[in-house]
This record gives sequence, C-alpha cells and structure tokens, in this order.
Amino acid sequence: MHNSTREQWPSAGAQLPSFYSPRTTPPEGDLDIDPADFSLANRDSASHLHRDREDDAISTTSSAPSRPPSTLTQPPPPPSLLSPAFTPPSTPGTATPNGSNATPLLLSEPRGVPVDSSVPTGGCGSKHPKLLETLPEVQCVVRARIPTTTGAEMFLHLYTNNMDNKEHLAIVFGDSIRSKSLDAPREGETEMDRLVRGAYTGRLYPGRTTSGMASGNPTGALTDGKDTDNAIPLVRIHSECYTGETVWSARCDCGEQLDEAARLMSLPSNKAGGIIIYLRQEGRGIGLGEKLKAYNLQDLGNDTVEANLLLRHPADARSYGLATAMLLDLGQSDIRLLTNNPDKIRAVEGPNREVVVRERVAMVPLSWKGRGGFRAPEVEGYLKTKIEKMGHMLDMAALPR
Ligand SMILES: Nc1nc2c(ncn2[C@@H]2O[C@H](COP(=O)(O)OP(=O)(O)OP(=O)(O)O)[C@@H](O)[C@H]2O)c(=O)[nH]1
Repeated sequence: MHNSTREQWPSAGAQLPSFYSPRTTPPEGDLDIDPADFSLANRDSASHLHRDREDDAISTTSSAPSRPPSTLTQPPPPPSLLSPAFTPPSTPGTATPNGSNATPLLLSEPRGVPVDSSVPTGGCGSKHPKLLETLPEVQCVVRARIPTTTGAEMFLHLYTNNMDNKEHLAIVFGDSIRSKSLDAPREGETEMDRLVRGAYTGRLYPGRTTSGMASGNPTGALTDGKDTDNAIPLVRIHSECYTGETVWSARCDCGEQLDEAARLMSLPSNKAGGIIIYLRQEGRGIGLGEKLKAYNLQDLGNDTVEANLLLRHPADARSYGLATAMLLDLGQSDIRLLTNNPDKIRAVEGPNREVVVRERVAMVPLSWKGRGGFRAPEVEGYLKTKIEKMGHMLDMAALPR
C-alpha cells in the first residue's frame, strides 16, 4: 500500500512536501552545461597521451584496483562546472595541502588536515548527527587474502553484527592490522578450523598445519593492531553503491572513490596500512530499489536531495555505529579519515568518541585534479548538490596546481 502510493506520486501533487516546486527547465540549463564538453570529438589528444603515461607510472609503482581503462584516459576537462564559488568560503578544514615538491603527488602519501570534532571550529561542520547510545556488537567471522588485478594484496574481513543481517566488510591493507574477534580462540576449534577462517599469521601455503597463534596471540603482530611506529592508518568509510561500483554509472563518483582509496592505502609510503570499511547501506541507506526511483526523479529535474525527500526518505539515511565498532575490533582508536563529508567524521567517532578522527584527508575527484577520472553532467550535479546542500568540504581553490 505504502509503495503503491509512492509509485503514484507524479499524479499525487497534494502529497508533495511544501518546499517542492518543479523545475521549469531541465537541470542541464541550470548548470549551464554544454553537451559538447562531454563529446568524444572534443577530446584533447595530446593531454590524453600525457595522462596515459602518468597512469602507467602509477601502475608500476603502486598497486590498487582501478576502474575500466576508458575511465582513466579521458582528457582534462574544460573549466569545471564546479567552481570554487560553490564551496563555502573559509570553511575550516577544507584546505587540501599541496604535495611535496620532491615526491610526485601520485606517489606521495596523501596529506591530511587536523580536525577536532569536540570544538565548533574543528573542521567537522556544524551538524551533530544523532548517534546510537551504545555501539553494536560485531564479530569478524572470516578473513581471506585477496590478490588484486594490479598486484596489491589486501585481506577481506567479513563481519556479522547484532543490528542487522547484512555482511559488512573491512578491506585491510598492510600486515599489522588484525581483528581481535577473528583472532580470539573459539571453543573446541582445531588448528585447521583457524586456518580455514583466516585466523593465522603470515601466509598460507600448501601443507601448512598450524595457525602460528595457538595462544590466541598472533606472533609477529601487535595485539592493538598498531604499527610499530604508531603511525595512524588511513581509513575510508564507504557505503555500498551497486550502480557506481559495478554497472559503471556516471551519476556518482563512488567507484572512483573506492579505487582511489585502495590506491592510496597501497602506496609503499603508507607504512601504517589502511582500512576501507565497506558498509551495506546502498543508496545512502535507502536501498537500491529506492535509489533507482530517485534516479528517475533526478531525470525529471530534481537533485539528489530533493529526489530522496520526494520519496519520503531523509536526504541521508545512513548510520556509522557499525563502522565504529569494526574499527575498534581492528584495534584502531585514532584514524585519518578519507572524506569530504562532515557528518561522517563525527558519526564514525561513536557516542563517546570511542574512535577519534585526528586528520581528514580530502577525497578530491580525479577529474578536478586533471588526472583521469571521468566527467558527466550527472556526476557534476551530484557533487554540486553535496557541496551546496550537504555541506561537503571540497575546495577547488586549495588544490595543488
Ligand atoms: N539516494 C541516493 N544515494 C546515492 C546517489 N548517488 C550515490 N548514492 C549513494 O551514496 C553513497 C556514497 O556515499 P559515500 O561514498 O560514503 O560518500 P559520502 O558520504 O557522500 O562522502 P565522502 O566520504 O566525502 O565520499 C552510496 O551508498 C551510494 O549508493 C543518489 O543519487 N541517491
């Protein structure tokens, strides 16, 4: 009944939120987009070649999964639709430090800006997300080594929890980060059981029979999961996006963000390792079916926030308690967070700041930096709405030239 009401929305004008006023022009007009900017014929072949070489350099020195080649070899964009004017001026924490002169930006570790969510000027926005009073319980039930197509290796950790029935994931780069719940001995289990569920040290090889951690305390890894020099690992909290990660959607940059996070965490200079917490909250928590309806509403002239609200969903229906609990299980109470989303910073810290975000590392779209990425009117509108309506901290003016 509820659903059918939603589906009849176009003729049910009386049910629209009071703020809703249909656009009279398509969004392309609003954004002043010239479709020719996106045509193949308009590409600059010289800069195209230059970027191909740059991408080659990345693949030999760093190793992270990447999008299909076609998304990496586009020319630099004409002046972006997203100008610095869209970014709120002097928002604390929006600055993106330049890469060092000595190390090429692509190969250097990303720089972060210090943030402190406990003070209003701490660079975490002004909103106070509603947090659960207690953190959910999580358990890592299995992990496995995943060699990736570019040579990087990571350990995929699969979690269960007491809040929902979904399989949330932690993608872990580096050897020093371990899950406490995975490593804890289980009653009655054999060494083979431990090997099969991934609770071992080092690597598996044919014929191996011992986990290397019979005492429940893995040799060669610190129990607090921290690297020896106490460096703070890079963390990305990523929400599932089937369209952007699997079916090549150019409506959002989710796939590119996932790849870029993996690339940064795989850099040899990133000694502290990295974690991508992959949460199963598709479509900012509204699910794939509802997100596809939102896409249709976007094609009818609404932005991403308006489309959610028209479907009677909040602009963002996500929560991050599971991410907090998973980070704690992985031994991380201080992190550097890769995000532009101020709500995410405070939310991932948990109700009692169980995890503290020490630095924010900006997630700048690759096409803004003139090194690959992709452009499309839809993703430009998506990013514009994030900045204008959701307070995302992106500052074109601070980018290195
Ligand atoms: N409802 C809705 N969800 C979308 C749309 N486009 C992408 N998403 C979802 O947005 C989520 C991606 O958000 P994140 O990658 O966590 O990024 P973010 O919170 O916006 O901020 P960053 O950390 O700065 O990237 C995924 O769950 C996508 O499925 C859309 O048009 N509508």
